[in-house]
Amino acid sequence: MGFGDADGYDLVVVDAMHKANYASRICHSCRPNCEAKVTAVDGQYQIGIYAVRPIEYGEEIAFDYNSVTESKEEYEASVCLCGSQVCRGSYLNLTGEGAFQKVLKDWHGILDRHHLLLGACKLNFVSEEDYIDLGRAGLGSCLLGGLPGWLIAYSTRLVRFINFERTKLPEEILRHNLEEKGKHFADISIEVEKSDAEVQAEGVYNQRLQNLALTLDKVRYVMRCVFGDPKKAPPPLERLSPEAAVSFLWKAEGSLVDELIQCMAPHMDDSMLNDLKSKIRAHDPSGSDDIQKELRRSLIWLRDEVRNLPCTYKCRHDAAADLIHIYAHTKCFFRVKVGLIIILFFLLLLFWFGNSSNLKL
Ligand SMILES: C[S@@+](CC[C@H](N)C(=O)[O-])C[C@H]1O[C@@H](n2cnc3c(N)ncnc32)[C@H](O)[C@@H]1O
Repeated sequence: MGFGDADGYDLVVVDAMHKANYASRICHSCRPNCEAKVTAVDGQYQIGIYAVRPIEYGEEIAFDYNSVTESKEEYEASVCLCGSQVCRGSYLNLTGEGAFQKVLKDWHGILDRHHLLLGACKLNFVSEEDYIDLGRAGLGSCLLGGLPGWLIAYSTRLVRFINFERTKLPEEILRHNLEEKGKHFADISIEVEKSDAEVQAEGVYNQRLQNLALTLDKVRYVMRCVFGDPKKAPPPLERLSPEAAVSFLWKAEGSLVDELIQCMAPHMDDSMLNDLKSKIRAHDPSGSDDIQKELRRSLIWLRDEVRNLPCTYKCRHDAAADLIHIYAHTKCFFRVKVGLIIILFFLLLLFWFGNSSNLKL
């Protein structure tokens, strides 16, 4: 059983190697008579085993492990002996790499991750609705207490994505499993496959939440080491003001334009370079009423100016122009606060890429 821990999290993971009771002897069944639920009793977390139907005297109690694996070998080695008519054949669920990651890849790419984190950092506030959504996902005060607002706000956004993924995943898994099994078996029951896909999606959902909980716990630890009080950890991302964006792109030492000139210098004669430099100075967007708009205009001008310069084998002005084009059409610039990069890495990498660490029963 897991015990409440003020520094811990609300999702309880028990490693029977270290702590166990009779519950660690309960087997999996694909048609279980029990289910495992985490509850808090007198402030202590417990994993309770609850009957889901009447149990005959002498009948073995069992629950659905609801665990997923991405490894075909592990899946095939986990031959299920529950003997029920609806046995899925393995006490683990196989979520092939494709199906497992599909919704994540399609809907929550690098841009969306940054968008969510940046939004949370800007807001740095948690609403009542946020706490309700977090609570529904099992993330409560034990896990969230003492964390800064931006991190809780970010977690809420991730939980909302996880909920969204939960609605999309069954059809993706079903499609993937039908394709895979179709290669080996002629007789496939769609109804059984559908219910398997539901169970697997539920396993992924639980796994994602576990990963989020574990990640938050680790992030809290890092924050405590760096800031003493995790609440004092400032938001790791900061949106650049138009003035700061001009400095970063156009004016400051090491800015985009500064580096561009330095790279071009060895490949251009002095008069051409000086001419370009003075034109760049004349296009400085700083004094404008609408700096953002003017910055874009100046970047587009620079793009065309650079694109028209003659390319050589070692000097691809056209490639530089393409890069400037991307900067010109970038809607939002933000800065990563250096001291927090490590925490950010924890947050982004451990949560999303550490998702193969299953709870093994
Ligand atoms: C938590 S233990 C369950 C108790 C274990 N059977 C025992 O006797 O101590 C989990 C392990 O039991 C085995 N197991 C549980 N359910 C099973 C099932 N339906 N079919 C085959 N093996 C199962 C697997 O080896 C699994 O890793």
